[in-house]
Amino acid sequence: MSKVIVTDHPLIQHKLTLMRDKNTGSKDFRQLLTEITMLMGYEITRNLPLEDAEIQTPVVNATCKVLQGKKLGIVPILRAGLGMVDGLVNLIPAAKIGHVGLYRDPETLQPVEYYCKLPQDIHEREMLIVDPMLATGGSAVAAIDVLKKKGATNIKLVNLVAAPEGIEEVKKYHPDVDIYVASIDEKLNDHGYIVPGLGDAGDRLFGTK
Ligand SMILES: O=P(O)(O)OC[C@H]1O[C@H](OP(=O)(O)OP(=O)(O)O)[C@H](O)[C@@H]1O
Ligand SMILES: O=c1cc[nH]c(=O)[nH]1
Ligand SMILES: [Mg+2]
Repeated sequence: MSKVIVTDHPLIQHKLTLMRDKNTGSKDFRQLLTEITMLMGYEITRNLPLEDAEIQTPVVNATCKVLQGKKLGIVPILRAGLGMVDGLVNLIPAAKIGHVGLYRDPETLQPVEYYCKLPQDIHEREMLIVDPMLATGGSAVAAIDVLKKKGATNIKLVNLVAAPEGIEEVKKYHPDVDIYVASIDEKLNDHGYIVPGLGDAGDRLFGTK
């Protein structure tokens, strides 16, 4: 069954509150999302495998730890997921970046796919799907479906804010996928928006309506 890891460090909670505030403009919203994603990255990468390396410090020869060089991939769900790429790439500069384009039909709330470009060696990589909002879960389930069809077997989902309904949907269809989230909010409203949430993440990131 999917594990749900809530990364609720005080710095993350403080920055998320600033993002939720409707008076926060696009420039600060983008910056805060990058900062929070970096902080979440600390937890997401906690179990990366290490190996020994022989080095010389200025004092002695020493056996120290380095990353084994596990292959990672980052896949933002367009558009809003783009806001979570820089924070992770700052930590994992060698990661490959794929893109899955999905928008949620405002009437049916069903995800509509319009773009897909993924690393060819996706089956060898740990793939991190990023999207600030997990609402009904339809977009996340569809994105995971796409990656699995292309051969991915090791997938984590990274969201900023999730509704309980979205978490249940991912667990139901993809119980092998762990979910990292900064906050589990109260519920969805009648229009499928997360409450209290932060509004439309894509519009706030990019300054569109
Ligand atoms: O869990 P769901 O109910 O599927 O909703 C979540 C999706 O909705 C938002 O994208 P949106 O459709 O607004 O597209 P955008 O990123 O282009 O704004 C958000 O970024 C998620 O991808
Ligand atoms: O609250 C929500 C739900 C879906 N998409 C968003 O951007 N915000
Ligand atoms: Mg949007």
